[in-house]
Amino acid sequence: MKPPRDFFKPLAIGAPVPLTSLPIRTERMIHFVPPHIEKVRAKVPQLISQVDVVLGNLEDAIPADAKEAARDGFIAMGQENDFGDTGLWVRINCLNSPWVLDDLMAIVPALKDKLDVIMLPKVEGAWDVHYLDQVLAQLEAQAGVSKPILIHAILETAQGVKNVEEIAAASPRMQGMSLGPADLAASRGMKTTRVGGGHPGYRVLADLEGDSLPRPAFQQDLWHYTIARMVDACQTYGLKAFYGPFGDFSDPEACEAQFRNAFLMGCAGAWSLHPSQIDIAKRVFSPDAEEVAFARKILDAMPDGTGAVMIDGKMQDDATWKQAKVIVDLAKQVAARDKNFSEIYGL
Ligand SMILES: CC(C)(COP(=O)(O)OP(=O)(O)OC[C@H]1O[C@@H](n2cnc3c(N)ncnc32)[C@H](O)[C@@H]1OP(=O)(O)O)[C@@H](O)C(=O)NCCC(=O)NCCSC(=O)C[C@H](O)C(=O)O
Ligand SMILES: [Mg+2]
Repeated sequence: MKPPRDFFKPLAIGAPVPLTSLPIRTERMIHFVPPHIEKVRAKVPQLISQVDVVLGNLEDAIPADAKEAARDGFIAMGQENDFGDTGLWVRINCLNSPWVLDDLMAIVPALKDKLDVIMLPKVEGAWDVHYLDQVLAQLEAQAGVSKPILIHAILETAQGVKNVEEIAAASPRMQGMSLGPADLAASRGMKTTRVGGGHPGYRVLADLEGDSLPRPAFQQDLWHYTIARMVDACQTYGLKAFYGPFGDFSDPEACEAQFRNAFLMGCAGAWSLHPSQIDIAKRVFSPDAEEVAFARKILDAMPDGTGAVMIDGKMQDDATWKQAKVIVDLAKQVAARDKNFSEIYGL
């Protein structure tokens, strides 16, 4: 189905022309910074070289009486630093909040082309994206912004999941989506207070054999369905899917397992909420060195990507060539940003 004729037209006179495809960027982790905390904000200069995206958080986790301080702190950190090819994102307050209009009116003219992406919380449907799309076009035109500010939706309500495809298709500004497990659990009435990961009560039992007790039990993944829906919607419209927060900082192993589930299901990255989670995201969302080496063998053996060959006893064809290309393209991006990986991959 073709997009409407005016889908790629600016929504305001003087606003930048929308993109027809996403810029190629490495975004293994979206690192959350609470901009109202001076001590953490002071770490942004060193964070820029450590992470792929720095996000100033203005929404949940910022106390109501610190919303202005967080907004002003974010503008300051955006103006005071050169982010190079590290992304600068902001999570604005949700659209029904008393703060969001001031967030947008202050941030867009203050940061202009420095701001890459606005993360929009609690997106319920395409109408939320349409609203932000229009307001941003007006503010961009007024401020003389030359590149369109992109939108990243958080998938964290039951209605948002029901509408995930239309959200993905809603605007040429759409950069991607993140799963927000905390708000989604609340919105669905799920009986967990955890932020991501599994739950000991969500499991299946092996058949009873004789009277051997206890029966083996296997924990299941609470987020599999939602991540799959999000990945399918994002990939259909050329967006990137991300896993969101993992709240238990004291359990890096479970954080890594949750990130890896998301990686294997097609997510490009995850949120890091604490310095200890940055390396976990790097480890998981940078392609595995052996996978990259094998993928390069496939591309070398099938230069034009067609036909079938046997490599190390496994059949490779047009489909696996495409999978190999995804892995090698990602590895090249990571290697360009990360010297360690350039040596590991030999790229
Ligand atoms: C949660 C925190 C407030 C914890 O901070 P703190 O108590 O300072 O932790 P530590 O003592 O372990 O800190 C050690 C040092 O690391 C620095 N630090 C801490 N956090 C960060 C950070 N995010 N970036 C950079 N540096 C950080 C401390 O300053 C210490 O430094 P030093 O003293 O010099 O050693 C804090 O981690 C924090 O605020 N993290 C972000 C939390 C957040 O953004 N939460 C919201 C996102 S999740 C969500 O909203 C749910 C989602 O929407 C959904 O619905 O699922
Ligand atoms: Mg949330």
